[in-house]
Amino acid sequence: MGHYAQVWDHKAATEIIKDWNGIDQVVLRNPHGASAKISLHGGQVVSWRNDQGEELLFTSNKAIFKPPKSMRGGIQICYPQFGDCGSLDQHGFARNKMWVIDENPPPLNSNETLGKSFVDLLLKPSEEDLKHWPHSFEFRLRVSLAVDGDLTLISRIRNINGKPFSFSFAYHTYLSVSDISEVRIEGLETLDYLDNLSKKSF
Ligand SMILES: O=P(O)(O)OC[C@H]1O[C@@H](O)[C@H](O)[C@@H](O)[C@@H]1O
Repeated sequence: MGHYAQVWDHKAATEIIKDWNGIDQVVLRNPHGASAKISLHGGQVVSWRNDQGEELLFTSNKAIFKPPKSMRGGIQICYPQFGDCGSLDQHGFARNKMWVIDENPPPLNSNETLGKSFVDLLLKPSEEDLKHWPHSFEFRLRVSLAVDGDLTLISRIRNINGKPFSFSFAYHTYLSVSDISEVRIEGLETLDYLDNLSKKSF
């Protein structure tokens, strides 16, 4: 299978299609039939399928598929604010904006692309965004699908004018699970955290 990794042509494995609203989606494929679909609306991963064709991401049956609202499902990009911890609307504006494909992104570690299908997306603030959040930035998102079906997201946020700003950020990932009662989140034992469901801090 390593052979595939050497010769896999990531351009040929990438296709642009239109969604139900006429918005571009980038489809990534790997040699074994796994795929990922990324919408230019929000830079949101809306589908991730394994080589059996099974969907790994959840989409709510109450999701609204009409921009600028972001679809409730997949992997939303929350930026420059996560949740309601700030003056912006919940989870910030990046998930509601149109991103563009970045044909010439600044280089990443070359191992990052080896044998993978990937796309680079770019978000820059509009004049309107700058009125609500006056900080110049470029947000670059690389989404890549590996030969083994793993999905990787790499985010790079660049301050354009050198004036310091702070932000919060999250990949709001809706994973599809067969039995929610079997789900455990580990690794928080030593951290302080807010359980937003119970509104309690631990
Ligand atoms: O409804 P939104 O803005 O897409 O947010 C999705 C969810 O985001 C989570 O972070 C909140 O804890 C939930 O309460 C919320 O439902």
